[in-house]
Amino acid sequence: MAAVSHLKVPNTLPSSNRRTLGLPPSLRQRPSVVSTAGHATPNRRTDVNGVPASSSSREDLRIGDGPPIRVAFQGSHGAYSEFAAKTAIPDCTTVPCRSFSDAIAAVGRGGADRAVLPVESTMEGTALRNYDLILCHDLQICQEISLFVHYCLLAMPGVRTAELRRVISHPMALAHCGRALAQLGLRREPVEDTAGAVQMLLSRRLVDTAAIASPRAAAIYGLDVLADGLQDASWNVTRFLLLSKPNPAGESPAVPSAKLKTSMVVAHRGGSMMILLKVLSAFSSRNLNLTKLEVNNPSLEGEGPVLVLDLRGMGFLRSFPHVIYVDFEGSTQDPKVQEAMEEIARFSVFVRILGCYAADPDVYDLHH
Ligand SMILES: O=C(O)C(=O)C[C@]1(C(=O)O)C=C[C@@H](O)C=C1
Repeated sequence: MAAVSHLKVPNTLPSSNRRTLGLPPSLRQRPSVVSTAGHATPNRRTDVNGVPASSSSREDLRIGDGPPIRVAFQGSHGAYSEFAAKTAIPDCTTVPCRSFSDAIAAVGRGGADRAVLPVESTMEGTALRNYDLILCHDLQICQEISLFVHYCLLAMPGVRTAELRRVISHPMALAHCGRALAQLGLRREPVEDTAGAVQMLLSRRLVDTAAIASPRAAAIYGLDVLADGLQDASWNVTRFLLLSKPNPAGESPAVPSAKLKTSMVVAHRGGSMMILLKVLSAFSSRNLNLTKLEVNNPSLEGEGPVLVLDLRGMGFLRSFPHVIYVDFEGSTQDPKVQEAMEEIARFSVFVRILGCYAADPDVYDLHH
């Protein structure tokens, strides 16, 4: 067992270490998320590159009157993660990084103000590695962004599909397009990110190779789009989290509390099922709505413990055999939430709040 998520997961897909359940049938409808194809949903305006022109629920564009907010992301310009950053903060400056760890480290050393990380996809479930990365750092989640991920087959100008032998992209993109790629009979080779694949085509002038990337990357680098909508599932949504250094005042964002969401991690050294039940009971008895509940038990995969930075006192890393990720609607200022947290704390568990942030309004709409 163990995950309840707000995102639909097609049941035909592999789920090695992903343990996400889908939406109840009543909610199985396409969410009105921003599409990376550049088609805006009715409540979001986008420019020609699919970048939102403005959005009332997004972060303020500047820190005071200062320079634009710098957002670190894994990949090259044109990656989906960069689009997520631009969706959250349209006027931000983006900082490309080699890895997710580098993006997080950039915030730690002041090279960026935020980092953006993909954490969940409707096709693959939770990216536990990225969640676990958050636990090791003194960063907080300040926003969530859900994007409809739309994949295209891109090639050098003038190249025809029949001339292709190979396709390169981020491993997730190759996995998401498995059926279409099998039909095309192309050899698949993973690279670090989708836009990086596009850059490789250009820099090496590869005419027997295609890249899977976004329509936005095609526009940025001037490549031809040979096929569109390559993803196996009819809809493919990735949830990204925006991370920042902790707000010193510990304040919740200024939006009505009904639209706030909190993420936390619960860890202890005993059996995970017992604690899972306690968490469920503490929230359900107070009518608090969970939007995610997921156990990460790496020992089941033959891996080591989960490291969690304990922010109390000087801050030190603690190791746990398993942790439970919990997202719920509401804020830590809410008395009912405080009661639930107190109840959970009575079972000598370690709890860390990962962030209290405005729920993505489109995903939020799915619940109501
Ligand atoms: O390679 C990119 O463009 C990314 O932003 C990374 C990433 C991922 O890691 O899941 C993001 C969304 C898509 O599902 C494919 C790749």
